[in-house]
Amino acid sequence: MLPFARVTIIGLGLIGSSIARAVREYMPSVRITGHDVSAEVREAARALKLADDVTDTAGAAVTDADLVIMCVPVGAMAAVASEIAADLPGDAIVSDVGSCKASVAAALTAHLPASQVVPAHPVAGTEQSGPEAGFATLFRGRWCIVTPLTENDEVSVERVAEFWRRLGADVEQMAPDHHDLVLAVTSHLPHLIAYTIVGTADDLQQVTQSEVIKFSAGGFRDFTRIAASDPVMWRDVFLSNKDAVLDMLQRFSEDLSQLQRAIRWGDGDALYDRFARTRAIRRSIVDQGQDDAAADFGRKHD
Ligand SMILES: NC(=O)c1ccc[n+]([C@@H]2O[C@H](COP(=O)([O-])OP(=O)(O)OC[C@H]3O[C@@H](n4cnc5c(N)ncnc54)[C@H](O)[C@@H]3O)[C@@H](O)[C@H]2O)c1
Ligand SMILES: O=C(O)C(=O)C[C@]1(C(=O)O)C=C[C@@H](O)C=C1
Repeated sequence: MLPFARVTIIGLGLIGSSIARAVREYMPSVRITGHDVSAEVREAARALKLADDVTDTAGAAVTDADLVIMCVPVGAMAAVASEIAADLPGDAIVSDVGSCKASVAAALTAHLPASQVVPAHPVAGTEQSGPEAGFATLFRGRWCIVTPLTENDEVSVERVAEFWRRLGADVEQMAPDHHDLVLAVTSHLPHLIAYTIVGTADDLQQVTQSEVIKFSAGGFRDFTRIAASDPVMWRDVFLSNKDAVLDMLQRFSEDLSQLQRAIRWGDGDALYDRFARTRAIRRSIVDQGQDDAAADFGRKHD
């Protein structure tokens, strides 16, 4: 049996439109309703036939939903929750896809105290945004971390987990705070580093007259992809997951200082040991079949 019959998606950008496409593909009998605050996005969503119905207000989108998924930037979750509160059916489950969980869970439960709020985070994405950027296979073979709250009943959590399994994701459960700490190092810090290094190189470009960009090879190009990610989304992630990110940034700065010291004092053994350790980590990830480039190619071409 399908976990939900009527799904409402609020925020029809990269993630919301990918969910809509995936629901169409893998659960075709489910009725999809969509809403986005942007009239331009709503028009695009209608043209792309992402949903059975695209409404002009958030309230109108939820009136007969049995699952509502918030796919807006994490800083907009509270505003959307307050907009839908009066129209949300009492038995509808509310979930979200935000990149950090503790602050979003607090915002959603504050505005929707009578509802089952079951937060989740598909650990899958790209540097693109908007309704045209989504694709149905985005979640296939990727983790979706469900972060249940103490007030959740088991059936609601299982229905949300089953929804993500149907979209092709592997589901794991974690406490919201633990999720935020893990993702601070595996996702948030890498983005902060990419934003920094590309900005630094661009500043340098004023001095070297375009050589930085012109001669940038593999490593720097990879950073530019990450640094092209959506500025609103990432501004909100860093403001919402402040403590965990600052904690990880402190550790990172200490490790960077150690490498700086090794370079200054010619300590080749320290450099070699660190690089050998990280090479082994990458190889073990590839051995486990988690090489993103290969996986992304597979998903987009099947
Ligand atoms: N991009 C990724 O790689 C990725 C991966 C996993 C999770 N996420 C999370 O998914 C969420 C959406 O990210 P995205 O990449 O789809 O962004 P996006 O910019 O592509 O889409 C967000 C959409 O939300 C709409 N929106 C903003 N405020 C709104 C409001 N008040 N009411 C209704 N609609 C509103 C915007 O108009 C936009 O269309 C974020 O919370 C992000 O943290 C992103
Ligand atoms: O592949 C990318 O472009 C991503 O940045 C995806 C990525 C990640 O860091 O892994 C980004 C943010 C999300 O919350 C989940 C996934």
